[in-house]
Amino acid sequence: MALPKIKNVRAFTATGGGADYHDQTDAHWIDDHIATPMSRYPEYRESRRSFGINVLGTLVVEIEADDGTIGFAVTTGGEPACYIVEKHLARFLEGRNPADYERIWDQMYFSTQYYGRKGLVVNAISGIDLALWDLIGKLRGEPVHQLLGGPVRDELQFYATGARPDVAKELGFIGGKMPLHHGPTEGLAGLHKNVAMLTDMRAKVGDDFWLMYDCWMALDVDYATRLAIACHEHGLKWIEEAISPDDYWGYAELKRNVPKGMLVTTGEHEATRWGFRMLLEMDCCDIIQPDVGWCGGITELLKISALADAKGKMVVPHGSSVYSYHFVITRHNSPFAEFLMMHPGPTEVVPMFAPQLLGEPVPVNGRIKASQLDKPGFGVELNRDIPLNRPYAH
Ligand SMILES: C[C@H](O)[C@H](O)CC(=O)C(=O)O
Ligand SMILES: [Mg+2]
Repeated sequence: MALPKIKNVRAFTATGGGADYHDQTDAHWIDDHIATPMSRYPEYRESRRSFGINVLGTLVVEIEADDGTIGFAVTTGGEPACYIVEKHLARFLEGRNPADYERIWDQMYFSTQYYGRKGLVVNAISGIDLALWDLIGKLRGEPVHQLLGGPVRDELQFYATGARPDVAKELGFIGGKMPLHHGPTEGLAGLHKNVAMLTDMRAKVGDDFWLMYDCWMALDVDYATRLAIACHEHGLKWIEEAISPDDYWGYAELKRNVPKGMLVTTGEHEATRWGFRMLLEMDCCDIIQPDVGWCGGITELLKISALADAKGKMVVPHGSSVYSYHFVITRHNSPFAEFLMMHPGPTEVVPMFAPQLLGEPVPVNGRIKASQLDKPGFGVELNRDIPLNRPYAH
């Protein structure tokens, strides 16, 4: 059945909500002395907002078809991404069949290759791609997971990311991933504090609950190796994003160095099949963690995931709520998912994209049933009560 053509692409910024790359309050766990590559400068150590983690903020993309149906998506990229969407990328969609997502993706990527390839530009491409899949689902009356081949299991199981894995355990999650607080410039004392935090949490959750450390690119291979060895006896399941995403050689070395049984994970700041091919072929990690809103969208995640599957590696996407859930439920090599705890405590489960999304499912007892995703597109609506700003038009 021919679908109505794409009439218009629009890009907006929105304030409020979001995660670590957005404005959060001082009391939020997600901005509390988390180790980062900028921690080497004492003046940028206490808060990630101090070095500008929140400067971009939200990008909302809407794609309207000739019959008035609107697909939309939310990711990060803010005003600069709006410019790229409106002034450059919209031309590859308007007047086209929304189901031609392969050609649209290819044209968006190769027309921006000279200034893009990763980061902001691929965020913008991802936002469009997700909005396109939402539109196709809405036009066909099918959930995105059905367009991807349908669920391979009845429910999603989640681990929780946040500062309170003990609470996550009570809430039914299968594990808890904590932010690392101290980087190499805080010396041996900082290393001991990192290990002590894990020891303390292990005492609270018992032996059988997964505990992981998210290092947000803050370490070097030597420090990460020492941390991994020191944390092994306290049952650290994986060490995440320990070093710079550009240091494929360092990741390969770290993977050789960590104690047997401990996993090395990374990829939330990697993009496209070519970036992930580097991680996979250089044997950098055990689990890749693409963010579907940053890696190129669903169209690209399909390719990344197939590469990983052929290598026997798991794909456990970074956060991103419904945009990940519709994918994870369709893939055997994505056996569980991440839930980013956006409650400041974090002592409660709250929707990750509130207040932007309406109808966003959240884990209950650490699970979401496949049937909860059975709505057209990604199954959520844009909250029209929040102010949307369209800085550029074309
Ligand atoms: C906790 C991490 O520093 C970051 O805010 C989130 C992240 O990397 C993840 O969920 O993974
Ligand atoms: Mg992470």
